[in-house]
Amino acid sequence: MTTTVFIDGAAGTTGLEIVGRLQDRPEFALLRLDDARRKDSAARREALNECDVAILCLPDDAAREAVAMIDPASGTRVIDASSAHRTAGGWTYGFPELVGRKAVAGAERVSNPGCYPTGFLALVAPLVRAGLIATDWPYTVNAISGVSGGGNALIDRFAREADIAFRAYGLAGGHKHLPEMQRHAGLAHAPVFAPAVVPAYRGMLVEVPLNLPAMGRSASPQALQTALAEFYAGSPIVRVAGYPFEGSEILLSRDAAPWDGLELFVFGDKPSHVRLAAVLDNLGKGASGAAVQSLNLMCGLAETAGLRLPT
Ligand SMILES: NC(=O)C1=CN([C@@H]2O[C@H](COP(=O)(O)OP(=O)(O)OC[C@H]3O[C@@H](n4cnc5c(N)ncnc54)[C@H](OP(=O)(O)O)[C@@H]3O)[C@@H](O)[C@H]2O)C=CC1
Ligand SMILES: CC(=O)N[C@@H](CCC(=O)OP(=O)(O)O)C(=O)O
Repeated sequence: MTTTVFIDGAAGTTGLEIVGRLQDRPEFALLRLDDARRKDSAARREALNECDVAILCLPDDAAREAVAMIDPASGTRVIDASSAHRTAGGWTYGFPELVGRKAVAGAERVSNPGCYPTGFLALVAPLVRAGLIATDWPYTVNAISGVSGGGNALIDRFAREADIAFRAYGLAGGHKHLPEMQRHAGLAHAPVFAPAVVPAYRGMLVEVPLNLPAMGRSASPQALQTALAEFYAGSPIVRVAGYPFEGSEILLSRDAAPWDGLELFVFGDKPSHVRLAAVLDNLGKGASGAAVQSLNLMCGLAETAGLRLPT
């Protein structure tokens, strides 16, 4: 059976990468709107109600508007790549490794996780669930993204301002990813978040430094690595590096190829000095790859079908 998919926002950074992962797959037929009609409300409404699955790759307000255009009787299932519904009732958080593959497979409305929260939650949620780290601790998150993380607007800015080596942002606080990080890790406080952009097209490093005795915990860095490795055992997408880490310290490269995996690391030599780190492609497991993973599960297909993973 062929599933008809409409990508609303298919001309944008995330949308184009989803098109690239689906266009040669016979299980899917892509409903397309040409350039003249891609922002036309009537044309979008028709496509949103005609398709089997709508994938929204839009700014938050446009994503909310798209959901409102869908007649519940149409049977259209939705994957929303925006941050509009990530803590909303009635939506399944599209992180199959954390919420369960069955929950995503059976969902009508799936909210695709944010790029930074994907790294943060992959590290923190399993350790919180295991009781190895605290729920009531004020976590900090230091993170670096490639420019595509900010969509076309940021890609254009870096193209214009050739001298940017490191752009810190979110300096006033209140980043849109905080509620999602807090909610899905089950934390008492939103983390303190320090994001930055570097002049690479894609790629993301998310770090969570920990002082375990200060939070009343005593696990060794090795024990954290073992807990993460057990949690993700059998995942074809999430890999946990060995401890102690003996690989290269070059965690991101400037011209990385698209990649839908997620690699987790535990660094540090004692419980008072642990650095958890996640490396991913903001457009892969951080956006388009995750959307395709959820789409596969919703259609009863292998979760890695069409994903960019090393063979
Ligand atoms: N880039 C990333 O790494 C990630 C992005 N996301 C999320 O994905 C969503 C899309 O982001 P991204 O692809 O980066 O952004 P882009 O700006 O690159 O793309 C957004 C697309 O949506 C189109 N669009 C805007 N408003 C409307 C509308 N009313 N109707 C139809 N199309 C519209 C834009 O068209 P036009 O340019 O003509 O305005 C553009 O083609 C955002 O919500 C973002 O938060 C999630 C995770 C990671
Ligand atoms: C580099 C950069 O600007 N990144 C964006 C996050 C990516 C995004 O907009 O999408 P998601 O919220 O869906 O992950 C930001 O910090 O707002």
